[in-house]
Amino acid sequence: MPIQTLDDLAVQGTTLGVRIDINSPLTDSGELADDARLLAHVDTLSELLERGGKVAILAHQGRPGSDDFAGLGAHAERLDELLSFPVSYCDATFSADARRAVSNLNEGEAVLLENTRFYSEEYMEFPAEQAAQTHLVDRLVPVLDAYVNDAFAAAHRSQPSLVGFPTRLPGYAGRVMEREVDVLGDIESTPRPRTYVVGGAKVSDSIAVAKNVLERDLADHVLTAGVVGNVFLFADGADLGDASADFIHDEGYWDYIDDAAELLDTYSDRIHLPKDAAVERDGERVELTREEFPPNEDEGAMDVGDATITAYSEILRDSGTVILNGPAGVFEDDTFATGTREMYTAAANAEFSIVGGGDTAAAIRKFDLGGFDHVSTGGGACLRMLTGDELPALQALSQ
Ligand SMILES: Nc1ncnc2c1ncn2[C@@H]1O[C@H](COP(=O)(O)OP(=O)(O)OP(=O)(O)O)[C@@H](O)[C@H]1O
Ligand SMILES: O=C(O)[C@H](O)COP(=O)(O)O
Repeated sequence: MPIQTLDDLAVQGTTLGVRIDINSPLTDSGELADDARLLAHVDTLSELLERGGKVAILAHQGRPGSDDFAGLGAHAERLDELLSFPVSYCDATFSADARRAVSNLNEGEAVLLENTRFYSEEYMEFPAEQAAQTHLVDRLVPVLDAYVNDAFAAAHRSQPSLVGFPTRLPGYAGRVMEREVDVLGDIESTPRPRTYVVGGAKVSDSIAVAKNVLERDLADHVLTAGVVGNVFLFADGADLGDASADFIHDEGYWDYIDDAAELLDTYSDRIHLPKDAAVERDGERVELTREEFPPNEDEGAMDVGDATITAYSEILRDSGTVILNGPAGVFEDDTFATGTREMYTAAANAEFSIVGGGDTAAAIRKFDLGGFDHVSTGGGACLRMLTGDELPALQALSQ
């Protein structure tokens, strides 16, 4: 069944449960360090409120046990500033207090309910039917008329607030969800040549994406960079030095060297490897070509160098479509930001460009880059969608 959107929803006077993803970096004092994910949902929330909805917002922040596992008070305050409609905060998610806060909403008012993950069931994965019977869903359903899911960035999780409601209430995709599905679900019709950039540090995800898009003939080029590029270099027999080898071992990425080598055997004509690497020597950035490897013992390969940037930029600029995930180096450190900045600039000049990932979006903001056709709100969800996997939250909406 096709997914229903806000165009199919009669909003006026209805009470809506709206799941968004505002999981954000926090400062040490618990303030929001970045509000990009909140900004992304402004259109959906404003539209629902403008059209006379009473909006109960559901969202998570962090994971149990992590430093950024926190309440949503700061998020509510910021949403209240961003929207021209009042957004209050309720420090409960589905208790009698929470249900009262939802029932007391007037048209054009929103309440942000507390972090869904404060409740253990929300951090478990269930089939939709079972998720529909969890306490969160069971207790909120009586005070809601319909459910809107706008949380694309969490759509790869089969958690109650993401998959449980649509079996009990009419379910709709919000505008963020709709746009992400439109763009990422239609990769096959984007212009060629099509170039995938797999950078960053999610080695297993990136290798899975590379394998999938090469096997399905979706990729004309796969450019490897970041830690992923380093793994491919080792897989190709390059000696990137002890520091990078130790890092790759310590992070558990060495297990993927064989997979990378297998891909190189089969698709050497389409997989591109870094031609050089930047290391820190006596406090300075020094670039070594592959012929000059290995770096000294304590010198990690932290960025791609000029030779790689030149070769990759040419491919990127000539691409019909670029799909980019992950930075080319440790962009947070200005000494190693060049590769990411230059490659992203070239990617933005392709005919059609899609970028996804939390750190990727942070790099785009850091370098103040524009010109991308689609900046996905999702990291893991974006990758899952690009490999053609079904996202549980989308499946739940289409039942
Ligand atoms: N050569 C390198 N050595 C060590 N770390 C690196 C290197 N290149 C990139 N990184 C690190 O990789 C991290 C980002 O990788 P990640 O795969 O998480 O990006 P992302 O896909 O944009 O984000 P996410 O999937 O988490 O939303 C950054 O913290 C960056 O410093
Ligand atoms: O930041 C994300 O990728 C989403 O909010 C999902 O968060 P999770 O990986 O903790 O489920």
